Amino acid sequence: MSRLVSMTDMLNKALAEKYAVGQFNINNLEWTQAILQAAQEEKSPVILGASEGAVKYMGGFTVVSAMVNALLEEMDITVPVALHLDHGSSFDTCKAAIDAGFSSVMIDHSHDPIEDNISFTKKVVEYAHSKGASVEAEIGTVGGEEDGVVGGVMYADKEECKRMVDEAGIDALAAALGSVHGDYDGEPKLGFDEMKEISELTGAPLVLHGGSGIPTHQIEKAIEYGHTKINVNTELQQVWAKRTREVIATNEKVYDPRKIIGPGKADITETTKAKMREFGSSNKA
Ligand SMILES: O=C(O)C[C@@H](O)[C@H](O)C(=O)COP(=O)(O)O
Ligand SMILES: [Zn+2]
Repeated sequence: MSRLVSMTDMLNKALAEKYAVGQFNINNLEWTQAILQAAQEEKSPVILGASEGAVKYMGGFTVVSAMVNALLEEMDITVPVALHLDHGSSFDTCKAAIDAGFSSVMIDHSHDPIEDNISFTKKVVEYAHSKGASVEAEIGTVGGEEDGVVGGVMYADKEECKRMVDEAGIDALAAALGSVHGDYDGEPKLGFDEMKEISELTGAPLVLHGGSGIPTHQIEKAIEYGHTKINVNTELQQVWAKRTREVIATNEKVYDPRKIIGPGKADITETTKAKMREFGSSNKA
């Protein structure tokens, strides 16, 4: 039996107690081990995010689900863990993830007209909720790169956010307000006034995409204004890549893959733990 849980209770608790749960994106076995270790050591709930690209890289939904469930057993993980499809592109993809054991999905029809975005999302919500899984939807456009495609920022409209929450019955709302996937060009400029309005109008747990590289004072304000889930991918990739480059540069005889890709695991764990403390989710499991 799976020990995975949906995001619903996790995020509602975070909203009530004013902290955020990190979604840390996984890319392979080492990433998953490193993030689960961080969550257990910090006694923090955690969301493992897997994009469609990462799922394909790892061998498919059933492989990812089996790997995560096996690690929960082998590593004796007792904190709440959700396995979440990140930026799901269609009902079929979300269904495949849920059928394979994912406990949560994001359906991202944010590039479509609002009527379509709501109706596609509603269909996913009906299926997901019948299986006990949670659903995140997006309004507006997060800047930067999304699974290889680069785009600009478009702010979420507050009335569309309200409609999405009320009509589709989602569990979490990603309202794009200036955040960017990947590196920021200078200090991030988030729309805090709009954020406050959307949080008060919808009452929904908000999700911050592009969580890497945002200074602590902005993270704290985003949490104050209703953010309960913060997505982090780039920073973990950067600390791992830095360590791996050092390993190769300082030992030209190394060829054992475990000695090349293994050392960066500790950096992923430490960075994840620091994020959990910053987001206030440590000791909330
Ligand atoms: O890049 C991915 O595949 C995942 C991201 O889209 C994730 O949803 C996210 O928002 C993380 O942002 P980042 O920390 O700026 O990479
Ligand atoms: Zn994202």
